[in-house]
Amino acid sequence: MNNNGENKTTNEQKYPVLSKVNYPSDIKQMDVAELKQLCKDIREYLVDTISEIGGHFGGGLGTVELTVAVHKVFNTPYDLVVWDTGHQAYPHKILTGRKEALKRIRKFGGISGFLKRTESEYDAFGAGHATTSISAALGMAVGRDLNNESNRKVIAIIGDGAMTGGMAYEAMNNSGVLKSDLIVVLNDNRMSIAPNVWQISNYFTEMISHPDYNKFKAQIWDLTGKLDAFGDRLRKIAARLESGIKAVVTPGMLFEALGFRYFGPVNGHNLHQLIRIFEHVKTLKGPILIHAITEKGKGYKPAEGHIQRLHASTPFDKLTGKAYKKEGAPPAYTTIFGNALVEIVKQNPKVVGITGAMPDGTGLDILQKEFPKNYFDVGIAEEHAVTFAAGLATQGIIPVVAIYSTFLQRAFDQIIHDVALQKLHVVFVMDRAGLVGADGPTHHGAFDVSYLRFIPGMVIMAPKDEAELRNMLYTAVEYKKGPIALRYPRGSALGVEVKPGFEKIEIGKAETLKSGDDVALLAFGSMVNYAMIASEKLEAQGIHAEVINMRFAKPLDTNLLDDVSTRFKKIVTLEENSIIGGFGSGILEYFAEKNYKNDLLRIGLPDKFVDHGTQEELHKMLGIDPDGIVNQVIHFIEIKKSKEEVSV
Ligand SMILES: Cc1ncc(C[n+]2csc(CCOP(=O)(O)OP(=O)(O)O)c2C)c(N)n1
Ligand SMILES: CC(=O)[C@@H](O)[C@H](O)COP(=O)(O)O
Ligand SMILES: [Mg+2]
Repeated sequence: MNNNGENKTTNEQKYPVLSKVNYPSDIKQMDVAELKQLCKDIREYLVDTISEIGGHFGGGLGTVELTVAVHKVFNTPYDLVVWDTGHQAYPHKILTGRKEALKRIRKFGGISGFLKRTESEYDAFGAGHATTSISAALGMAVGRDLNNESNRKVIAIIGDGAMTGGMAYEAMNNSGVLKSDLIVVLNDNRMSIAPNVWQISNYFTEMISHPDYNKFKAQIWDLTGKLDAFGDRLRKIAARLESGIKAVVTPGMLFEALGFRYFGPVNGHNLHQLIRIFEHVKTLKGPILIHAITEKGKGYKPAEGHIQRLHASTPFDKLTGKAYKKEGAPPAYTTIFGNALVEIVKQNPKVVGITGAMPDGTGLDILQKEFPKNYFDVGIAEEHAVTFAAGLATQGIIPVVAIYSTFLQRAFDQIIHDVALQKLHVVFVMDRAGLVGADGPTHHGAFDVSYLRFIPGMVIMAPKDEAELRNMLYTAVEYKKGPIALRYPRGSALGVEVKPGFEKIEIGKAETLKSGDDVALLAFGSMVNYAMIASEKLEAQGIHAEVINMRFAKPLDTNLLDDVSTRFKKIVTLEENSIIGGFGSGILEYFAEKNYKNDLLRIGLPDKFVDHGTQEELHKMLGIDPDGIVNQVIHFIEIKKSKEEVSV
């Protein structure tokens, strides 16, 4: 692209300043006017690129000035910048050698949608899950101190949504105690993916709109500015005055109490002010918090008017901001779940839904609209969500905790200690179970069967299609004996007929979908459909595979397994979870306990982190799409056959 004269000219016209910028070193000498044009160019480039390929979007539009100011003032990558979550760091990628690569962000073989240490030396810390930045940055700051590199700055940039997670407060508390030099930038756009549920936001609003505060602030800033000209002594007096007043009334009192020096609120789109404040805090000691007020989706009208500020999107029309629709696709599992829950709540008002800041992602937005009192968004606080649910369960409420498989990892101990140990009836609904596609390894739901399976009393189900999903949800809500979980993948369901009403499924009961006598395919959840397709293909090659929809990873249908073990020498397990500790491992353990001597092949996710790409590309790459399954099964049968022949 850059070698092409015509495109180069177009780029220079379209993005006059950005076309000259590839690395932070290119902006060091620029004045504010030029940097402002750079910000305009970055926004334009983001809209042009992401409207074509899709990706995270609104957050990045809001961090453009912050990113430019940080790279202008700080000496990156020597100074360490830690972005929380990472979806808002596209401008950072553009300024750190990945401008062209942005055109393949989140694509198979392209750059990651999040920060990744192996991708760039400018990515000081990898993430994808929220609320990691202050802890990681504090660790870096303390590491720097231990290494005696006192001139290295550490900056964490965290969104207000991420500030609803408890770890932010654990980290701030610890920062206050350790007193290492650390700069935290709070990027406050009052938005998570949905409007943020951060109580502290209300406190800010109250404080900031207090007339006394505004009077004080105007006077202090005015005074501090004037005193700049008079050197150190007067500036120190002003600083003392400032902290005196802060002790009386400022929005930052909360942070000050945790040991941070608070600056703000500042306009996070005012480059001049940001650069000035970063230059200033660079010289200060101890934990600093800069409170920047920004707008998610800033500068792109359709995003500014959008309910979620276009947090993320599939490719969209640049003029309207409307995503291009895939015509004729069956509804997503998420929607099936959301609607089914509403039907269940209609029948039983004791059922409630809980989300950790993902109302739309989980489908609970449907419940929110229909039954707002039965709906709880607790913020990005999965640990709290689970223990909150445990508390509700003690009172006879039936909580349905809808959390993506990957984010439920956050609440591991809460599931064991607060729910399972007390046999509390909490329903865990894990959307995005299996490979999620473009978000990659931070977001793949690769481990939930493994991390839930060994918990005593836990029931784990996975539906083969949307009709079964509805019945499993109903079964889970009616179960009452303790924790029960169901998982299903990201994306469209299969488009099967969905009958009105619900049917209970017997706990631990599998169903045989197709008979065969050469090999048994024991499939779990999303892999049932693939197993059926693979079995047809095997049939065409003269191999008769029996296909069983196992439905439960725990408890296993042991009667069926006993029968299968007698009828088949070769048995294949299929799941979209790590084969380590997953559903197949459960069967392996059962066969070992029973001393069954069948040959078992476990097909599933490998014991490694899987990169990003479409779900189809990743399935193919791993050999777990129907063709891959056919190959694996044939290979398995052949190997076993030839071994048998040798031993005969
Ligand atoms: C532990 C965890 N839970 C949920 C999410 C899903 N998620 C991604 S971004 C986001 C909102 C983040 O809001 P904020 O930090 O304010 O950033 P903004 O998008 O507003 O810039 C959420 C809930 C996540 N990444 N990590
Ligand atoms: C950054 C983040 O964690 C979310 O924005 C996530 O990318 C959403 O993924 P879904 O599109 O699967 O809801
Ligand atoms: Mg936000």
